[in-house]
Amino acid sequence: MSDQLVLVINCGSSSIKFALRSELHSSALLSGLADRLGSNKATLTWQNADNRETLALADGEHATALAALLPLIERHASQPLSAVGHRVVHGGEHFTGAQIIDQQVLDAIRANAPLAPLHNPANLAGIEAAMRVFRQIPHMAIFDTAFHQSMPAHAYRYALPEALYTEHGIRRYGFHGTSHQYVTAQASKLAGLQPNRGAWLSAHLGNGCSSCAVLDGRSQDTSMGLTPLEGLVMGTRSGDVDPNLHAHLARTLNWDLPRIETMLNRESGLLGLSGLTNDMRQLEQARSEGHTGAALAIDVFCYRLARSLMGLAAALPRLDGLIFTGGIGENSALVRDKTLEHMTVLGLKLDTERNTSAPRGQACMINQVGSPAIMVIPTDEERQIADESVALIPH
Ligand SMILES: Nc1ncnc2c1ncn2[C@@H]1O[C@H](COP(=O)(O)OP(=O)(O)O)[C@@H](O)[C@H]1O
Ligand SMILES: CC(=O)OP(=O)(O)O
Ligand SMILES: [Mg+2]
Repeated sequence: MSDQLVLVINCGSSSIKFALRSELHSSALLSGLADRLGSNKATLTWQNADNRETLALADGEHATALAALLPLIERHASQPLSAVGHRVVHGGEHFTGAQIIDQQVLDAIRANAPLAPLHNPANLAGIEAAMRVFRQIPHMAIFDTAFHQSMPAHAYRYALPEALYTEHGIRRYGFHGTSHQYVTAQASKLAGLQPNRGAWLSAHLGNGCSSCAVLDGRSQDTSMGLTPLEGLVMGTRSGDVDPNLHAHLARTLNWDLPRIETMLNRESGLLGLSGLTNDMRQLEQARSEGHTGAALAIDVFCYRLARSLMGLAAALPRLDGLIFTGGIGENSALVRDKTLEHMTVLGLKLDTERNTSAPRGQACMINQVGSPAIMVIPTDEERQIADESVALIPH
């Protein structure tokens, strides 16, 4: 069996997450994070099974961070790289699957940048820098939106004048598709079903959060929309608000659009509600010490998550199970417990003991007997990206 080495890159505006994956190994050979890019304090942290190291970078350029990866890869790989797989957040309606990156794909990613202003420009900068550093091998784009292109029109259309859709692409796209696809495929395995079978609700709860209804491996509906701001309460993003809020703030407080966008994307969510932090671990700690803002932030987060998941149940013919994933979903027994308190109508019954003792980093079931499955499944977007990249390598 031939082995293919793939470098997976998830390039954000101030960080680059990366993983070196081989088909023959279930975990990454090397993974890490270049952090604080854009500042003069940029660092590159990498780890493998035996070591962990942090290096200072000469400057805060994305290209410098990527160039620093080259010697690391040479040291950890027994053979040359076969491909680089890039996470790209917004692929619009152009892409229903992964693509080998060429000029047309780059142009399309650029064209979609206004729809994901926090993500696409950084993804694009990462791709261009990586293409200069890793020259001789194919680069692939794996889109957050692609998995959701299976949504029916009644799920993806907004009730707005038709021309806004037909002429301007205003519709719901959905994000985190790589994660929802990966964890629902794992759920089928864990439940002992045929590959990709099952009717699932999936809650991806990281810094960005989204929920998704998946039937037999196809996304039916999801909480994020035109941009990754719609839907759930997130770390610093508001999720759903009254669509008239913009006009109201403009009229009453004289706020301009950049001010409103910054508030909704960076100052809201868990951070805005708590007045403290966007970090769920810290919020749980503060709540246990009696911080009322932290308690409220967690309450709103969980209630709104439950409401979203129950709404998404409308997209499914039955429910085989609910999946929690992402840093919060995988690790916060409190969030899972408080969310499920609001979901008894769906017959979901949590086993409290299993919930609190769920093993870290391992898929498990935490429901009582007789309840639809409730699962904790570690997501692995890098692995999904590597697998989709390998499938595209020209022979
Ligand atoms: N043990 C834990 N308990 C509660 N929350 C946790 C725990 N570990 C991580 N988290 C939360 O997970 C969130 C980050 O999720 P993650 O999936 O790593 O983010 P990203 O979207 O950047 O990949 C943070 O809010 C963090 O506090
Ligand atoms: C689309 C999105 O919200 O991504 P992230 O969770 O990485 O911010
Ligand atoms: Mg993550």
